Amino acid sequence: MTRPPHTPPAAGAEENPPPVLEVTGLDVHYGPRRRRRQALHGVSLSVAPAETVGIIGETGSGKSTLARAVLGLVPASAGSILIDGENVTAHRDRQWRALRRRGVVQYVFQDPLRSLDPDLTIEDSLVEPLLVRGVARQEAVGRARTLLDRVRLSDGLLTRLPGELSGGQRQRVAVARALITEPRLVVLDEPVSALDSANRVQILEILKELGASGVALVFISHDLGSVAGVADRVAVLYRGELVESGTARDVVGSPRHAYTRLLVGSAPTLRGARTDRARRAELRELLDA
Ligand SMILES: Nc1ncnc2c1ncn2[C@@H]1O[C@H](COP(=O)(O)OP(=O)(O)OP(=O)(O)O)[C@@H](O)[C@H]1O
Repeated sequence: MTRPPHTPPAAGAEENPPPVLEVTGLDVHYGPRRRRRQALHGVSLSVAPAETVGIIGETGSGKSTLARAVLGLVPASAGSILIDGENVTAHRDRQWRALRRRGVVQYVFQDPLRSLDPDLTIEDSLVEPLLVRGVARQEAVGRARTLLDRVRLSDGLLTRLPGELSGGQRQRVAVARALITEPRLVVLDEPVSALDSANRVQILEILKELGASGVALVFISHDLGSVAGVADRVAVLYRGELVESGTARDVVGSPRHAYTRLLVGSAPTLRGARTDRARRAELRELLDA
């Protein structure tokens, strides 16, 4: 069922606002029929307005597949995806383009060069999503300056090309570009993995501020330490299945699934939560059994 966006709650309905993202029983497969391989098994996830949900899991657990499915880049083979109340599960390319043009959902990838055109100045990259919506250039540039300030960059960078910026600066521009359309939802796939620790901390601080400002964030990372400081809730993907989810405090403080215990025990940035090598081997054995 497709709900119109921002539907007011019915009389007597719960006061909780409807989720910005609602994924239910999602399966995704890759490959042609005979070599078909399942990457996601019945994943269900809901993200409320202004909520930051972290998705963690090791390499190959299906994190990027979940991001791609939410962005319409891989099709669902079962289940449903609702964005801001709109059922996008069976959207065709044309409908996805329309949804993206409205700027409801945006993304930031690990490599900012994937979201920034190397031949466009930072100013042109930032204003382009607004110009295609009919916003006047002067107003769009004003908004670009405000957003650069929000990601702690000087507007002196507006005339530069992405190749003239450091990796950390580029990623902050990518975050600013994702925000320029005032999206309801931003999906960030490993946004800090390629950065050095100083830049990582800065981006994590910026993400934390964003979460507080009202946009819903899905923050994907293999590093529980990065996610735990930013996310309100954490969901753990293991071999394509969501095996555990809860508040960041609960997942880190009292992980229930053996895989989560392993992740918490091996997270280099979670002080005091480290598990010794023998215990980690034991947990691995349990998972392989
Ligand atoms: N385009 C594709 N074609 C076939 N199989 C794929 C494709 N993309 C991913 N897979 C497979 O789907 C599974 C999940 O991959 P995915 O990239 O979603 O994992 P991930 O958790 O994001 O891993 P990483 O952290 O390494 O990016 C893996 O087994 C992977 O090999």
